[in-house]
Amino acid sequence: MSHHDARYVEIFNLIKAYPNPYGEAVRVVDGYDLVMRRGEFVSVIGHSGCGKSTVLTMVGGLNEISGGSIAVEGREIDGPGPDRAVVFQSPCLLPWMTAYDNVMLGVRKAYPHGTKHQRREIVEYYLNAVGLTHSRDKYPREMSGGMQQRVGIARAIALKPRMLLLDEPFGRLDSLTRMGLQDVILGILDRERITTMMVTHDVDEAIYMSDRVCMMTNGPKAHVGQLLDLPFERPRRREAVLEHPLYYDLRGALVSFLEQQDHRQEPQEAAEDTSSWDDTMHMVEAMAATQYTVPTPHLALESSPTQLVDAGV
Ligand SMILES: Nc1ncnc2c1ncn2[C@@H]1O[C@H](COP(=O)(O)OP(=O)(O)OP(=O)(O)O)[C@@H](O)[C@H]1O
Repeated sequence: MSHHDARYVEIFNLIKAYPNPYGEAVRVVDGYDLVMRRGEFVSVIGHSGCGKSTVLTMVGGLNEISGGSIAVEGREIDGPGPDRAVVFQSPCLLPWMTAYDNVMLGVRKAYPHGTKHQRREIVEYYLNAVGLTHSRDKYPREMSGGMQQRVGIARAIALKPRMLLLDEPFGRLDSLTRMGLQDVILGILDRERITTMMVTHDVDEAIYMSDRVCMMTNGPKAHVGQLLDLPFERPRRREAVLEHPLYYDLRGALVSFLEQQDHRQEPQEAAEDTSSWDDTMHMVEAMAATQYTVPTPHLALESSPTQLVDAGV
């Protein structure tokens, strides 16, 4: 493996500061470091509001960084680009276009010089990869949430990105659809070897899909708390992972990290000056004006970590 492949993605001392209700910059993410090798799949897990999406959108170039650096294949990123495809919880399809045309959008971008025939073949290839060959002429409103997400995934992969960035891509889906789509993505990645970063709340999903899990500390000033290596072979088989002798130890390590974060002393930030009534009112007005969401780093995980086990898989 060349030096570039071993350090394909380099995130160094990444910082993101958002303004608080007083207009002061508060570091939500501070000192986030991560190196990914080419083709690696890293899941980012942590409590709600710790800054997972913030990190992912910064890697996607959709969210400006406040400090530090992100480099892909030795080049520092500067804004969004087709080399980093992002899939969000909701797929953002164009409602007046069929599944086929939505995927064609990606293909046109990735293969500007391809012939019509070549492009058509590529769209068909990716629709087939996500199991939508027979729904190619459906409009988003005619498709279920899971089908729409498949189109979103096909469009993202059709861009031939260096990196795939997944922000809770299965968050809105029932657990069976979710498992089906996990396998769709893993199947594509086995063929394409795209370096992938995925934000998830689901411990079992992280273990099943990833090569490593990056556990983030609670914010503010969130960073990488621990990294967990997963020993499972690829292609992955769900039963083999669940029956692996280390599965419950690895799962236990993730859950206990998250529990530790629950009990961690909350850092004293910004909340010191609210003793007088005027200041409190000032804060309430500022919050109303900016629609500021109060950080909620100590909320419990949104989805049950035992989801896959409960589903009897
Ligand atoms: N544009 C913004 N302006 C101010 N604060 C923000 C903004 N975007 C996010 N935040 C705050 O930054 C923190 C991190 O948000 P982020 O969405 O990255 O967390 P997350 O870990 O992805 O959360 P979740 O798991 O709930 O999706 C939160 O406290 C959030 O309120």
